[in-house]
Amino acid sequence: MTRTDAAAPLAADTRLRVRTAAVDETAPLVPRLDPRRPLLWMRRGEGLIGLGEALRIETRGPDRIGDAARAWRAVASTADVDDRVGLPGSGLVAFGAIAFADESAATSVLVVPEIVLGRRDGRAWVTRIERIDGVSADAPPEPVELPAPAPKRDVPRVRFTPGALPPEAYTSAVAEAVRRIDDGHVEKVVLAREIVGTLHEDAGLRAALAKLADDYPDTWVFAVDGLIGASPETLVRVDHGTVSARVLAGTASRGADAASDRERAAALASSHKDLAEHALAVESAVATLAPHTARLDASPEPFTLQLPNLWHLATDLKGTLGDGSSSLDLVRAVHPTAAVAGTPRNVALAEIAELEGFDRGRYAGPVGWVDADGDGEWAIALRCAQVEPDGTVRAYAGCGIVHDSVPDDELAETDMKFRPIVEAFGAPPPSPPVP
Ligand SMILES: C=C(O[C@@H]1C=C(C(=O)O)C=C[C@H]1O)C(=O)O
Repeated sequence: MTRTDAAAPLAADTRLRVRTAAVDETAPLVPRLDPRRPLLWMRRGEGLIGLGEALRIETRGPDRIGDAARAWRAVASTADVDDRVGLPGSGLVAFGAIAFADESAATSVLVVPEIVLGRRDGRAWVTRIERIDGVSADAPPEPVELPAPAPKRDVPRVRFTPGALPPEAYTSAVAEAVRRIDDGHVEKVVLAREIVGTLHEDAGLRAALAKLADDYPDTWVFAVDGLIGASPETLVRVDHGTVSARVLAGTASRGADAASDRERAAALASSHKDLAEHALAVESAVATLAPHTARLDASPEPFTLQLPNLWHLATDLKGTLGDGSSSLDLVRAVHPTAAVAGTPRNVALAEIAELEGFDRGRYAGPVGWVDADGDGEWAIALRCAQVEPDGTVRAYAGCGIVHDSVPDDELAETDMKFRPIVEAFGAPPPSPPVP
């Protein structure tokens, strides 16, 4: 395993040999994850798992994404790649998780596994990645042996208690944000809070990820360097010159029966508060992507996206790349969107630092993967937790605060957003909402 960061560039002889071949594999991906250091990117049963670690790039500071993009370009440009599959995610890939804030103490990482097992459009492949620094590239690659799927087991039990910004402090921070919005300082600020627990069991992460994937199949279920979650929000995807994204902002609870559920979705779709909050998030994504795209279209009206725990207002963006940017270059351009920071961006970031007062780590940062050509899929790390090596689990959830925000409603919304993670760690589902 190699660690590198922008201050210490990769050794000149760091070279990767990458071999991808199709395999006949139909078993689910999650049971093959490394329970201690899972690497996962999955939606609707398809995606990538990574085993082992061939190379790690670590960056930090204001240009952590640019530094990672440059280091990745250098690694990719010297790699010896033989990819017999040619699907998104085959060939050389790195899994990435990036800190939210410039001043965060959390490292941003790109991790290149030794083995990738991938599945897409019903096809499966295995990629073997080896370091051949100073070694003859003619030496035969080592054969790949996939670990046997682990039997299903119960999710680990983690008891969460309030962490940074406990409920009363959170509602006060929301009230203060509304005052500052009314003063005209800022239009929208996204404020989050933290809950903390301890994971005692070693194999628990695989079971927690299996539950996230079972319960939230339409989200991006991810695990990168201890950051695990199930995000519904696609920050940006690049695939052979096409660009897409899904912007979310505006949230409502699910109803207890079909009629009240429909009513809540309809109320969300016509709520001035949520539509205003949503429009700011779409504007920020469009404005930051547009300079890099030849064309960029947004779905004309926001639509309501149904998730098991809530409704969101959603807008899909689709376009074509105009300047040869990699997915990491686009991540650098769009992060942080108004969906997780606010408007104007820099004022909102200063308000977050002051009113939240804790380090978000990689929560609300980009998480995803990038390939040798720069193509990749990145989500915003939401509905997630960072699991530290000592078993500490920190989960985060936040809400966009605008002029009409009501502190207790926003607190209730964070509880809905914590649900995927607290249930993946063994909490019983909440009682159904009152119709
Ligand atoms: C900030 C979070 O979610 C974001 C905020 C939303 C909102 O305020 O309505 C909706 C989706 C996300 O863009 C979170 O889940 O922690």
